[in-house]
Amino acid sequence: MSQPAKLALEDGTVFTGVSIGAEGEVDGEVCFNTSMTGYQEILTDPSYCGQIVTMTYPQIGNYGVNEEDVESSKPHLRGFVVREHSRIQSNFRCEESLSEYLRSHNIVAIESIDTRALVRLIRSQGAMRGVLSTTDLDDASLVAKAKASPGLVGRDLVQEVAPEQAAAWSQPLSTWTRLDGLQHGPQDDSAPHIAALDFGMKWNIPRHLVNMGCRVTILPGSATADDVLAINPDGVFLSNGPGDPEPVAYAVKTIQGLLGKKPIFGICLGHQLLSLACGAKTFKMKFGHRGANQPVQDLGTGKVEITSQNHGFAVDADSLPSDLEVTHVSLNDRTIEGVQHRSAPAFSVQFHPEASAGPHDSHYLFDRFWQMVQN
Ligand SMILES: NC(=O)CC[C@H](N)C(=O)O
Repeated sequence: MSQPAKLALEDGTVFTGVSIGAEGEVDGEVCFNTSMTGYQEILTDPSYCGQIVTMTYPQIGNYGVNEEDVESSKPHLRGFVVREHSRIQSNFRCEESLSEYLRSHNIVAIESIDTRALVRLIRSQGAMRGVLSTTDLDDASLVAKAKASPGLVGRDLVQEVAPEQAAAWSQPLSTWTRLDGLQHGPQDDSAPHIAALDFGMKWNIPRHLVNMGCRVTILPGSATADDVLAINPDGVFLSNGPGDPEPVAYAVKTIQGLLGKKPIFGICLGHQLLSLACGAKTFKMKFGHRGANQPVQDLGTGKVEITSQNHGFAVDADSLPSDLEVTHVSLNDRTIEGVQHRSAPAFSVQFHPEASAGPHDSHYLFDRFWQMVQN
Protein backbone atom coordinates (compact mmCIF):
# COMPACT_ATOMS: atom_id res chain seq x y z
CA MET A 1 0.00 0.00 0.00
CA SER A 2 1.37 3.39 -0.92
CA GLN A 3 1.97 5.78 1.93
CA PRO A 4 1.40 9.54 1.40
CA ALA A 5 4.20 12.04 1.92
CA LYS A 6 4.37 15.83 1.67
CA LEU A 7 7.06 18.35 0.86
CA ALA A 8 6.39 21.88 2.17
CA LEU A 9 8.44 24.97 1.39
CA GLU A 10 8.94 28.11 3.43
CA ASP A 11 7.07 30.16 0.78
CA GLY A 12 3.89 28.19 1.54
CA THR A 13 3.97 25.77 -1.42
CA VAL A 14 3.07 22.18 -0.54
CA PHE A 15 3.61 19.15 -2.82
CA THR A 16 1.73 15.92 -2.11
CA GLY A 17 3.23 12.63 -3.25
CA VAL A 18 4.03 9.10 -2.17
CA SER A 19 6.74 7.89 0.24
CA ILE A 20 9.52 5.76 -1.25
CA GLY A 21 11.78 5.83 1.80
CA ALA A 22 11.66 5.71 5.58
CA GLU A 23 8.80 6.98 7.67
CA GLY A 24 9.53 10.24 9.43
CA GLU A 25 10.03 13.95 9.03
CA VAL A 26 13.11 15.96 8.04
CA ASP A 27 13.90 19.58 7.34
CA GLY A 28 16.61 21.01 5.12
CA GLU A 29 17.45 23.31 2.26
CA VAL A 30 15.63 22.09 -0.86
CA CYS A 31 17.97 21.97 -3.87
CA PHE A 32 18.08 20.19 -7.22
CA ASN A 33 20.59 18.08 -9.14
CA THR A 34 20.51 17.74 -12.95
CA SER A 35 22.50 14.47 -13.23
CA MET A 36 20.82 11.74 -15.29
CA THR A 37 22.69 8.99 -13.42
CA GLY A 38 24.69 8.74 -10.21
CA TYR A 39 21.90 8.85 -7.63
CA GLN A 40 23.84 6.51 -5.37
CA GLU A 41 26.91 8.78 -5.42
CA ILE A 42 24.66 11.79 -4.74
CA LEU A 43 22.96 10.09 -1.80
CA THR A 44 26.29 9.29 -0.17
CA ASP A 45 28.10 12.60 -0.93
CA PRO A 46 28.60 14.11 2.57
CA SER A 47 28.39 17.63 1.06
CA TYR A 48 24.59 17.18 0.89
CA CYS A 49 24.32 17.09 4.70
CA GLY A 50 21.51 19.50 5.64
CA GLN A 51 19.83 19.35 2.21
CA ILE A 52 16.75 17.79 0.63
CA VAL A 53 17.85 16.87 -2.90
CA THR A 54 15.48 16.83 -5.89
CA MET A 55 16.52 14.95 -9.04
CA THR A 56 15.44 16.72 -12.25
CA TYR A 57 15.82 13.53 -14.33
CA PRO A 58 12.30 12.07 -14.25
CA GLN A 59 12.96 8.40 -13.54
CA ILE A 60 15.40 7.40 -10.82
CA GLY A 61 16.38 3.96 -9.51
CA ASN A 62 16.31 1.89 -12.70
CA TYR A 63 19.77 0.36 -12.16
CA GLY A 64 19.28 -0.24 -8.43
CA VAL A 65 21.98 0.14 -5.79
CA ASN A 66 25.24 -1.73 -5.11
CA GLU A 67 27.82 -1.70 -2.33
CA GLU A 68 30.66 -0.49 -4.54
CA ASP A 69 29.44 2.86 -5.91
CA VAL A 70 29.27 4.70 -2.58
CA GLU A 71 31.10 7.96 -1.82
CA SER A 72 31.00 7.51 1.97
CA SER A 73 29.77 5.01 4.56
CA LYS A 74 26.08 6.06 4.39
CA PRO A 75 23.67 8.59 2.85
CA HIS A 76 24.17 12.06 4.36
CA LEU A 77 21.45 14.12 2.71
CA ARG A 78 18.35 14.95 4.73
CA GLY A 79 15.74 13.86 2.18
CA PHE A 80 15.33 12.78 -1.44
CA VAL A 81 12.76 13.86 -4.05
CA VAL A 82 12.06 12.20 -7.42
CA ARG A 83 9.37 12.36 -10.07
CA GLU A 84 9.18 8.59 -10.43
CA HIS A 85 10.94 5.76 -8.62
CA SER A 86 11.51 2.98 -11.15
CA ARG A 87 9.55 -0.15 -10.23
CA ILE A 88 12.14 -2.24 -12.11
CA GLN A 89 15.86 -2.48 -11.29
CA SER A 90 17.83 -3.99 -14.11
CA ASN A 91 21.61 -4.14 -13.92
CA PHE A 92 24.09 -6.96 -13.38
CA ARG A 93 25.66 -5.01 -10.48
CA CYS A 94 22.34 -4.32 -8.74
CA GLU A 95 22.11 -5.66 -5.17
CA GLU A 96 18.91 -4.02 -3.95
CA SER A 97 16.29 -1.48 -4.99
CA LEU A 98 16.71 2.23 -4.33
CA SER A 99 13.61 2.19 -2.16
CA GLU A 100 14.94 -0.68 0.00
CA TYR A 101 18.24 1.19 0.33
CA LEU A 102 16.53 4.43 1.40
CA ARG A 103 14.42 2.59 3.98
CA SER A 104 17.32 0.65 5.44
CA HIS A 105 19.33 3.90 5.83
CA ASN A 106 16.38 5.77 7.33
CA ILE A 107 16.16 8.37 4.55
CA VAL A 108 12.78 10.05 4.05
CA ALA A 109 11.99 10.28 0.32
CA ILE A 110 9.06 11.21 -1.92
CA GLU A 111 7.97 10.44 -5.50
CA SER A 112 5.05 11.46 -7.74
CA ILE A 113 5.37 15.19 -7.25
CA ASP A 114 5.80 17.71 -10.08
CA THR A 115 9.58 18.08 -9.83
CA ARG A 116 9.62 20.47 -12.83
CA ALA A 117 7.33 22.89 -10.98
CA LEU A 118 9.48 22.55 -7.84
CA VAL A 119 12.72 23.26 -9.75
CA ARG A 120 11.19 26.26 -11.58
CA LEU A 121 10.19 27.65 -8.19
CA ILE A 122 13.72 27.21 -6.77
CA ARG A 123 15.26 28.72 -9.91
CA SER A 124 13.04 31.80 -9.75
CA GLN A 125 12.92 32.33 -5.98
CA GLY A 126 16.23 30.80 -4.92
CA ALA A 127 17.01 27.90 -2.60
CA MET A 128 14.35 27.48 0.08
CA ARG A 129 14.06 25.72 3.39
CA GLY A 130 11.60 22.85 3.39
CA VAL A 131 10.11 19.99 5.38
CA LEU A 132 9.54 16.48 4.01
CA SER A 133 7.18 14.34 6.06
CA THR A 134 5.25 11.10 6.10
CA THR A 135 4.01 11.67 9.66
CA ASP A 136 2.53 15.18 9.62
CA LEU A 137 0.30 15.77 6.58
CA ASP A 138 -1.14 19.11 7.71
CA ASP A 139 -0.11 21.82 5.24
CA ALA A 140 -0.12 24.76 7.64
CA SER A 141 1.86 22.86 10.26
CA LEU A 142 4.47 21.75 7.70
CA VAL A 143 4.91 25.24 6.25
CA ALA A 144 5.37 26.64 9.78
CA LYS A 145 8.06 24.02 10.45
CA ALA A 146 9.79 24.87 7.15
CA LYS A 147 9.85 28.55 8.13
CA ALA A 148 11.28 27.70 11.55
CA SER A 149 14.02 25.37 10.23
CA PRO A 150 17.62 26.60 10.56
CA GLY A 151 18.77 26.63 6.90
CA LEU A 152 22.45 26.41 5.99
CA VAL A 153 23.90 29.90 6.45
CA GLY A 154 26.19 30.38 9.46
CA ARG A 155 26.18 26.69 10.51
CA ASP A 156 29.28 24.50 10.66
CA LEU A 157 27.99 21.21 9.20
CA VAL A 158 31.51 19.83 8.72
CA GLN A 159 31.40 18.72 12.36
CA GLU A 160 28.49 16.40 11.52
CA VAL A 161 30.30 14.48 8.79
CA ALA A 162 34.08 14.77 9.31
CA PRO A 163 35.93 11.77 10.83
CA GLU A 164 37.20 11.95 14.40
CA GLN A 165 40.39 9.97 13.90
CA ALA A 166 43.25 10.01 11.44
CA ALA A 167 43.47 6.92 9.23
CA ALA A 168 45.52 5.55 6.35
CA TRP A 169 43.64 5.17 3.04
CA SER A 170 44.62 2.48 0.54
CA GLN A 171 41.50 1.72 -1.54
CA PRO A 172 42.04 2.31 -5.28
CA LEU A 173 39.47 3.31 -7.88
CA SER A 174 36.86 0.76 -8.81
CA THR A 175 37.75 -1.35 -11.83
CA TRP A 176 34.82 0.39 -13.56
CA THR A 177 36.71 3.72 -13.59
CA ARG A 178 39.26 4.31 -16.34
CA LEU A 179 42.06 6.69 -15.46
CA ASP A 180 43.85 7.09 -18.76
CA GLY A 181 47.45 8.27 -18.54
CA LEU A 182 47.43 9.33 -14.91
CA GLN A 183 49.16 6.38 -13.21
CA HIS A 184 52.58 7.42 -11.97
CA GLY A 185 54.06 4.75 -9.79
CA PRO A 186 53.55 2.03 -7.21
CA GLN A 187 52.28 2.91 -3.77
CA ASP A 188 55.48 2.03 -1.91
CA ASP A 189 57.59 3.90 0.68
CA SER A 190 59.04 6.18 -2.00
CA ALA A 191 55.55 7.27 -3.10
CA PRO A 192 54.57 10.86 -2.24
CA HIS A 193 52.68 11.09 1.04
CA ILE A 194 49.49 13.18 0.90
CA ALA A 195 47.66 14.43 4.00
CA ALA A 196 43.98 14.72 3.10
CA LEU A 197 42.04 17.06 5.39
CA ASP A 198 38.60 15.44 5.53
CA PHE A 199 35.67 17.87 5.82
CA GLY A 200 33.24 15.23 4.50
CA MET A 201 35.35 13.84 1.69
CA LYS A 202 33.95 11.90 -1.26
CA TRP A 203 35.86 8.61 -1.39
CA ASN A 204 36.62 8.87 -5.09
CA ILE A 205 39.17 11.57 -4.25
CA PRO A 206 41.59 9.45 -2.15
CA ARG A 207 40.93 6.58 -4.60
CA HIS A 208 42.31 8.81 -7.39
CA LEU A 209 45.34 9.74 -5.27
CA VAL A 210 46.04 6.04 -4.63
CA ASN A 211 45.75 5.13 -8.32
CA MET A 212 48.20 7.90 -9.16
CA GLY A 213 50.72 6.35 -6.80
CA CYS A 214 50.36 8.42 -3.61
CA ARG A 215 50.31 7.23 -0.02
CA VAL A 216 47.30 8.86 1.66
CA THR A 217 46.68 9.72 5.30
CA ILE A 218 43.25 11.10 6.12
CA LEU A 219 43.17 13.69 8.91
CA PRO A 220 40.01 15.05 10.57
CA GLY A 221 38.93 18.45 9.18
CA SER A 222 39.57 19.88 12.64
CA ALA A 223 43.33 19.07 12.45
CA THR A 224 45.64 22.00 13.15
CA ALA A 225 48.59 23.03 10.96
CA ASP A 226 50.90 21.46 13.58
CA ASP A 227 48.94 18.17 13.35
CA VAL A 228 49.44 18.18 9.59
CA LEU A 229 53.12 19.16 9.70
CA ALA A 230 53.73 16.47 12.36
CA ILE A 231 53.20 13.72 9.75
CA ASN A 232 55.49 15.58 7.31
CA PRO A 233 53.42 15.07 4.14
CA ASP A 234 54.69 15.89 0.64
CA GLY A 235 51.40 17.57 -0.16
CA VAL A 236 48.10 18.55 1.47
CA PHE A 237 44.67 17.93 0.00
CA LEU A 238 41.60 19.94 1.16
CA SER A 239 38.36 18.02 0.66
CA ASN A 240 34.80 18.90 -0.27
CA GLY A 241 32.27 19.18 2.53
CA PRO A 242 28.82 20.43 3.51
CA GLY A 243 27.32 23.80 4.34
CA ASP A 244 28.55 27.34 4.66
CA PRO A 245 32.37 27.65 4.49
CA GLU A 246 32.65 30.81 6.61
CA PRO A 247 31.87 29.24 10.02
CA VAL A 248 34.62 26.62 9.45
CA ALA A 249 37.15 29.14 10.79
CA TYR A 250 39.43 26.52 12.40
CA ALA A 251 40.16 25.05 8.94
CA VAL A 252 40.92 28.51 7.53
CA LYS A 253 43.48 28.95 10.32
CA THR A 254 45.01 25.52 9.59
CA ILE A 255 45.36 26.37 5.89
CA GLN A 256 46.99 29.71 6.72
CA GLY A 257 49.55 27.75 8.76
CA LEU A 258 50.31 25.45 5.79
CA LEU A 259 50.33 27.91 2.90
CA GLY A 260 53.81 28.21 1.41
CA LYS A 261 55.08 25.28 3.52
CA LYS A 262 53.42 22.40 1.63
CA PRO A 263 51.84 22.08 -1.84
CA ILE A 264 48.05 22.41 -1.47
CA PHE A 265 45.17 21.22 -3.68
CA GLY A 266 41.54 21.89 -2.73
CA ILE A 267 38.20 20.73 -4.14
CA CYS A 268 34.83 22.45 -3.59
CA LEU A 269 34.62 23.30 0.16
CA GLY A 270 38.43 22.91 0.13
CA HIS A 271 38.56 25.55 -2.64
CA GLN A 272 36.33 27.90 -0.65
CA LEU A 273 38.42 27.42 2.52
CA LEU A 274 41.71 28.03 0.65
CA SER A 275 40.22 31.23 -0.80
CA LEU A 276 39.03 32.37 2.64
CA ALA A 277 42.50 31.61 4.04
CA CYS A 278 43.98 33.95 1.43
CA GLY A 279 41.59 36.75 2.37
CA ALA A 280 38.68 36.27 -0.09
CA LYS A 281 35.00 36.16 0.89
CA THR A 282 32.31 33.63 -0.03
CA PHE A 283 28.63 34.23 -0.72
CA LYS A 284 25.48 32.12 -0.92
CA MET A 285 24.38 31.56 -4.52
CA LYS A 286 20.77 31.89 -5.59
CA PHE A 287 20.31 28.15 -6.23
CA GLY A 288 23.83 26.77 -6.75
CA HIS A 289 25.33 24.34 -9.25
CA ARG A 290 24.48 20.66 -8.87
CA GLY A 291 24.80 18.13 -11.65
CA ALA A 292 27.18 16.30 -13.94
CA ASN A 293 26.92 18.65 -16.92
CA GLN A 294 28.34 21.99 -15.73
CA PRO A 295 30.54 23.76 -18.31
CA VAL A 296 33.76 25.34 -17.01
CA GLN A 297 36.57 27.09 -18.89
CA ASP A 298 40.22 26.67 -17.93
CA LEU A 299 41.50 30.21 -18.54
CA GLY A 300 45.10 28.98 -18.87
CA THR A 301 44.43 26.71 -21.87
CA GLY A 302 41.10 28.11 -23.08
CA LYS A 303 39.70 24.58 -22.99
CA VAL A 304 36.15 23.91 -21.88
CA GLU A 305 35.53 20.96 -19.60
CA ILE A 306 32.18 19.47 -18.62
CA THR A 307 32.27 18.99 -14.88
CA SER A 308 30.47 17.40 -11.98
CA GLN A 309 29.39 19.97 -9.38
CA ASN A 310 27.60 20.30 -6.08
CA HIS A 311 27.84 23.67 -4.41
CA GLY A 312 25.56 26.42 -3.12
CA PHE A 313 28.25 28.87 -2.01
CA ALA A 314 30.98 30.45 -4.16
CA VAL A 315 34.03 32.67 -3.86
CA ASP A 316 33.17 36.34 -4.38
CA ALA A 317 35.16 37.68 -7.37
CA ASP A 318 35.09 41.23 -5.99
CA SER A 319 36.77 40.09 -2.78
CA LEU A 320 39.66 38.23 -4.42
CA PRO A 321 43.01 39.24 -2.89
CA SER A 322 45.92 40.06 -5.22
CA ASP A 323 47.65 36.81 -4.10
CA LEU A 324 45.01 34.74 -5.90
CA GLU A 325 44.53 34.38 -9.64
CA VAL A 326 41.32 33.03 -11.21
CA THR A 327 42.09 29.90 -13.27
CA HIS A 328 38.60 28.59 -14.09
CA VAL A 329 35.17 30.19 -14.62
CA SER A 330 31.66 28.80 -14.96
CA LEU A 331 30.29 29.25 -18.47
CA ASN A 332 26.74 29.31 -17.10
CA ASP A 333 27.09 32.31 -14.80
CA ARG A 334 30.79 33.37 -14.92
CA THR A 335 31.29 32.62 -11.20
CA ILE A 336 34.79 31.58 -10.05
CA GLU A 337 35.45 27.85 -10.54
CA GLY A 338 39.16 27.73 -9.72
CA VAL A 339 42.03 29.77 -8.27
CA GLN A 340 45.77 29.49 -7.82
CA HIS A 341 48.12 31.30 -5.50
CA ARG A 342 50.58 33.61 -7.27
CA SER A 343 53.61 32.75 -5.11
CA ALA A 344 52.81 29.68 -2.95
CA PRO A 345 52.23 26.19 -4.45
CA ALA A 346 48.47 26.09 -3.91
CA PHE A 347 45.45 25.78 -6.21
CA SER A 348 41.85 24.71 -5.98
CA VAL A 349 38.68 24.14 -7.98
CA GLN A 350 35.02 24.61 -7.14
CA PHE A 351 33.97 21.58 -9.21
CA HIS A 352 34.68 17.85 -8.77
CA PRO A 353 37.54 16.44 -10.90
CA GLU A 354 37.04 13.06 -9.19
CA ALA A 355 33.63 13.02 -10.99
CA SER A 356 31.67 10.13 -9.47
CA ALA A 357 29.28 10.48 -11.02
CA GLY A 358 30.21 12.59 -14.00
CA PRO A 359 32.51 13.11 -16.95
CA HIS A 360 36.29 12.60 -16.63
CA ASP A 361 37.32 15.85 -18.37
CA SER A 362 38.99 17.26 -15.26
CA HIS A 363 41.23 14.34 -14.20
CA TYR A 364 44.24 16.39 -15.36
CA LEU A 365 43.98 18.41 -12.13
CA PHE A 366 45.20 15.40 -10.12
CA ASP A 367 48.18 15.32 -12.47
CA ARG A 368 48.77 19.04 -11.87
CA PHE A 369 48.86 18.31 -8.11
CA TRP A 370 51.26 15.41 -8.70
CA GLN A 371 53.64 17.67 -10.65
CA MET A 372 53.43 20.30 -7.89
CA VAL A 373 54.27 17.70 -5.23
CA GLN A 374 57.25 16.44 -7.31
CA ASN A 375 58.68 19.96 -7.57
N1 LIG B 1 30.66 19.89 -2.50
C1 LIG B 1 31.10 20.80 -1.66
O1 LIG B 1 32.20 20.72 -1.11
C2 LIG B 1 30.17 21.92 -1.34
C3 LIG B 1 30.79 23.10 -0.68
C4 LIG B 1 29.80 23.96 0.09
N2 LIG B 1 29.16 23.17 1.09
C5 LIG B 1 28.77 24.57 -0.85
O2 LIG B 1 27.65 24.17 -0.85
O3 LIG B 1 29.09 25.45 -1.61
